[in-house]
Amino acid sequence: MKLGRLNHIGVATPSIADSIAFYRDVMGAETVHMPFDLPDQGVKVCFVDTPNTQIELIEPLGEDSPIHGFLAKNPAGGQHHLCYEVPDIHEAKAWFEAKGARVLGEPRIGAHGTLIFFVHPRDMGGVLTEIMESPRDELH
Ligand SMILES: CC[C@H](C(=O)O)C(=O)SCCNC(=O)CCNC(=O)[C@H](O)C(C)(C)COP(=O)(O)OP(=O)(O)OC[C@H]1O[C@@H](n2cnc3c(N)ncnc32)[C@H](O)[C@@H]1OP(=O)(O)O
Ligand SMILES: [Co+2]
Repeated sequence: MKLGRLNHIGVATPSIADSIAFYRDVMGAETVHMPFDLPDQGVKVCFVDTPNTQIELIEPLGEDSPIHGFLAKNPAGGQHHLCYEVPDIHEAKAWFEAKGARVLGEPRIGAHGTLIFFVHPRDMGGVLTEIMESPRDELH
């Protein structure tokens, strides 16, 4: 597997509204996309464009949100995960499994509408890592 583009940096927040104001007014973000809910993934999501990647703001959605634990430990929020693109999500899953890393669940549709999976932070140098199938229109 080849290390692909950094698609986004996931930032957990207790309030997407407050974080939007921060990225717009303090960080000077020019493009803040409309927030949307991903009930299957237990998060509300808002993408903030930077020149070379995106910030993915995530707020818990529902009782079973996977980020409740993170926010209990980090009440003000914080850097949550990194997401890299790959051309073939199934090949990438087999790659990480062959390396003995814990892939968390089966590939499922993520916030960009392509298949994603996560690899446990304990097997990734402490970094919760999301692997995302490159959007079809970006594959050359
Ligand atoms: C998919 C939609 C969208 C997209 O981009 O398409 C998203 O990115 S949604 C993002 C939210 N969804 C997820 O994060 C799903 C995958 N995450 C999980 O399954 C859990 O968060 C998990 C298993 C990584 C951790 O679960 P939990 O926090 O409940 O468990 P623990 O508290 O026991 O943590 C175990 C161990 O991991 C450390 N940890 C937890 N979260 C992180 C993190 N974000 N970054 C780094 N390390 C993390 C935690 O400190 C524990 O470490 P230990 O040494 O055992 O104390
Ligand atoms: Co993500």
